[in-house]
Amino acid sequence: MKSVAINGYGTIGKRVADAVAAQDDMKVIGVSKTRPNYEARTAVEEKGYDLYIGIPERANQFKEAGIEIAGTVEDMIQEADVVVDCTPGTIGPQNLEMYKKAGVKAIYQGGEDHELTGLSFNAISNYDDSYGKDYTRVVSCNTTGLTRTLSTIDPIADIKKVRAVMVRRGSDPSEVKKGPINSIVPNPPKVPSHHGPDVKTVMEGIDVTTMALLVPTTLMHQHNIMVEINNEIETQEIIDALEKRSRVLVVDAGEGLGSTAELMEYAKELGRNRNDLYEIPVWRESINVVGNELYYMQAVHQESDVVPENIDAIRALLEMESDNEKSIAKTNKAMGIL
Ligand SMILES: NC(=O)C1=CN([C@@H]2O[C@H](COP(=O)(O)OP(=O)(O)OC[C@H]3O[C@@H](n4cnc5c(N)ncnc54)[C@H](OP(=O)(O)O)[C@@H]3O)[C@@H](O)[C@H]2O)C=CC1
Ligand SMILES: O=C(OP(=O)(O)O)[C@H](O)COP(=O)(O)O
Repeated sequence: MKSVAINGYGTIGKRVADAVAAQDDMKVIGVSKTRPNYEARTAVEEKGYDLYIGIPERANQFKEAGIEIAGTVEDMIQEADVVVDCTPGTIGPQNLEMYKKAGVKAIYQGGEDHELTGLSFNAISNYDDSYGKDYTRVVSCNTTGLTRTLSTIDPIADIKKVRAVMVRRGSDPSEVKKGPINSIVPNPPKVPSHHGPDVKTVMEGIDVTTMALLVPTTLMHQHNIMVEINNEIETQEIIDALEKRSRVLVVDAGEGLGSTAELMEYAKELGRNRNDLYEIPVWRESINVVGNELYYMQAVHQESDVVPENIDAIRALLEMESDNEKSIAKTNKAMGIL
């Protein structure tokens, strides 16, 4: 049973903590917060996690709020086999020295640059690269979505190049201070966005360029993907491959799943923890091979698609399972992923 510390208990961290707790070969030894808010209270009182604080000077604030703390983040990582760093991108790099000093392995998130660890992770495309390593980075939610479908398509279609337009949600549902609320914002205004270069960190040699827009929605991201392929292939073969791939869902717009709103409603029907949709839904009607070009559209539940990837990254770093498909299957089973 491996011991996992979760540094940063926000959108991603709290989901990773619950996903770790759902596995039978690893356990949560602590989670961290800097503010004594409702998330800190529920972590302790509802979930039963030991809570550590990222800013030791704030111990009194937690005491005054009546929220029990077990120590500081430095204390937490002493006991850990691996830390999953889910702090905001600005904090992650300064934590690396602390992890090195403590001799603990660490997994970062996609808000960090690839250069921080020199290694990035996706369970389907490059699990082996992180096997036994000290540090890796699970690529961002959009990059994970692109990589899952492209690495399923590449073996049968032989991808020549990819061009994709990413429609990014303006903020997560709980974020009250972010927008846009009435505009479409090229984000970043330069091309490419970070997603294309990021896919290259987990799919060696792929030619992929992306551009991205922010829109006023909080539910999901959405991708419009154009792929030039070398192999002659039928649309149905692409559909069959995507249907076989776990963590990818071919969905029918015609069955009432034609929007991100309906997809999120579907996740509620599935009865998932926090109504999460870990799989990448691809609209069946959008999948179309025309000559040497493949087109498709997909969505990404930004709050949850990277969560199972973090579990597989833990197994890779700690050499708990050498076969990526076995780790994926184990994670999926524990989390009820299709
Ligand atoms: N949200 C998303 O859609 C996705 C995010 N990511 C990436 O995941 C990472 C985390 O993002 P997200 O979960 O959204 O961020 P959140 O802001 O939701 O959560 C960040 C957490 O880090 C804690 N924290 C802040 N400062 C410190 C510190 N100095 N020491 C320890 N903990 C600290 C916060 O605690 P407190 O609130 O108490 O200050 C909070 O619990 C980023 O790299 C992001 O890019 C990846 C995929 C999707
Ligand atoms: O990883 C994400 O998006 P990304 O893949 O576009 O970087 C998350 O949705 C975080 O995005 P944010 O940087 O807008 O909070």
